[in-house]
Amino acid sequence: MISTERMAAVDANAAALGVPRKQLMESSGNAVAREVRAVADPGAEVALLCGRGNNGGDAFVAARFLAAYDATVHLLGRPESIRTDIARENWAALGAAEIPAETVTDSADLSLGDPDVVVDAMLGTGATGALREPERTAARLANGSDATVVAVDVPSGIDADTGEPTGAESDPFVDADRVVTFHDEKPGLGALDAAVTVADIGIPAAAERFVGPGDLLALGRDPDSHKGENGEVLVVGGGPYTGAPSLAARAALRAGADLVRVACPETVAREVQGYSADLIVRGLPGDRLGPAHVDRVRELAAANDVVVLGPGLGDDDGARAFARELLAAYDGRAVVDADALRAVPEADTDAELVCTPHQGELVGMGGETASDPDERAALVRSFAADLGHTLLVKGAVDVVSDGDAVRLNRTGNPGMTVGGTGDVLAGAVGALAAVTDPFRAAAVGAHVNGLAGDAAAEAFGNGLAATDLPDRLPEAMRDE
Ligand SMILES: NC(=O)C1=CN([C@@H]2O[C@H](COP(=O)(O)OP(=O)(O)OC[C@H]3O[C@@H](n4cnc5c(N)ncnc54)[C@H](O)[C@@H]3O)[C@@H](O)[C@H]2O)[C@@H](O)CC1
Ligand SMILES: [K+]
Repeated sequence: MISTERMAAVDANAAALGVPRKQLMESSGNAVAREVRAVADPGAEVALLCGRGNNGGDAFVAARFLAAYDATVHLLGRPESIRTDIARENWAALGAAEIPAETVTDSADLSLGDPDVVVDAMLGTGATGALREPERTAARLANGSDATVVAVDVPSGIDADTGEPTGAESDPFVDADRVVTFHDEKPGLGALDAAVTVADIGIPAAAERFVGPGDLLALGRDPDSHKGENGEVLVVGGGPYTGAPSLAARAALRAGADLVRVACPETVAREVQGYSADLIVRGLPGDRLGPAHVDRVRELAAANDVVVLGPGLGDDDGARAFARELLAAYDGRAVVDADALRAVPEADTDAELVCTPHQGELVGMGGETASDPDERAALVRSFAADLGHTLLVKGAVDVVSDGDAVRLNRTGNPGMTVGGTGDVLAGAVGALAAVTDPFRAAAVGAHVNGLAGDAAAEAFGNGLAATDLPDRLPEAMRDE
């Protein structure tokens, strides 16, 4: 089962793996033709009702595979209004091949004749609202005909995610006999009174298994948003290590958070402030965080969307008790890294956590690891389920799981074993967790952190430092 949103991500990931959408369209069209062959013998009359999006494009391709049939393409709208390059190219290919095609701009001119099969390729997953003309009339004609109606991907006027009409209940939608949908079952199709075929269109499994550029889609900011709506992050850490909270905070800013605050021992505060004037720093008494600071930090945490707990905290008893008690008292969202990780299994917390251990820290938390990648992924998944939190286990290939889904990340390079890159990752995931769910925040965070590291390695080779990463995050996060 795959949602429309996830499908769009996987499609973009496939393109990044070298399988562009035009190729997928070719496979989709081929699958549609296969479905037609399954319901009608050669020579049968086939009317292909095509919209101006990629759903219509699938049927332009299908027409090329139906040479043995009496097939006619009906384009609903003007050729100039075809929305995408790949659909337009396939439309042009019909003309060049002299395959019968007509354009319908006025619904009054639409006549289907008496076809044996109607292919509904008017609207797919890009439909919004009630069917407009001429699609509206075309849907009525299709429903009123004696033909077998084969819908491409989803019946036009139906929402693939819900199975409900995209318009009001009184608005028409295509009442399909069969649906040929692509790659995977869609959540809404099961409820329909139609036979559903899932066609493999050649999307590699890796497009779902690995994080890719598609996972970044729809993370963009709403242009009307106000200060604070894109996330406020509190970084809690510092003590024996003074640079770590700065790195995490800087990364959170560069990963898109609007406001980043740092709560750290006062001995660390000046250094953090010196690192960036963009940070709001709260120095707490002493040179280590401990149980005495829990109440104050909890208060500060309440004013933020996400807490990043752990960078530079240290592993003395006081710091450990601090992490445990803070987690017990906190019920928001947090990214937990470094020395705070050991507190997670001990703490009885209602918080929603993303834990970012490397293999050693994973073992320290009570988790297991394996050298076989599949086995390792399965172990991470079951440990995440036991913990009830999302895990991002760092390695040559990062493994992300919320206890249910698993995603792997391949970006990054050996140069990133230098100290501090984990702090950058934690900060980036923190910023992302303010605008999306923890699992996606972890997956995307790992991906863009790795890309930033790859860009830094290109500039500095083996000399790359963690401080080179944060400013490279925005470029890594561009989703086009
Ligand atoms: N991986 C994928 O996602 C793939 C998708 N493919 C096809 O692409 C389809 C999605 O393509 P698009 O995103 O272009 O979307 P559609 O083909 O559904 O078309 C959307 C366009 O239709 C028009 N429209 C929207 N709502 C309307 C309404 N209520 N009445 C009349 N016109 C309306 C708008 O101009 C909009 O741009 C899928 O359903 C599938 O058939 C395949 O080609 C291959 C792979
Ligand atoms: K359709």
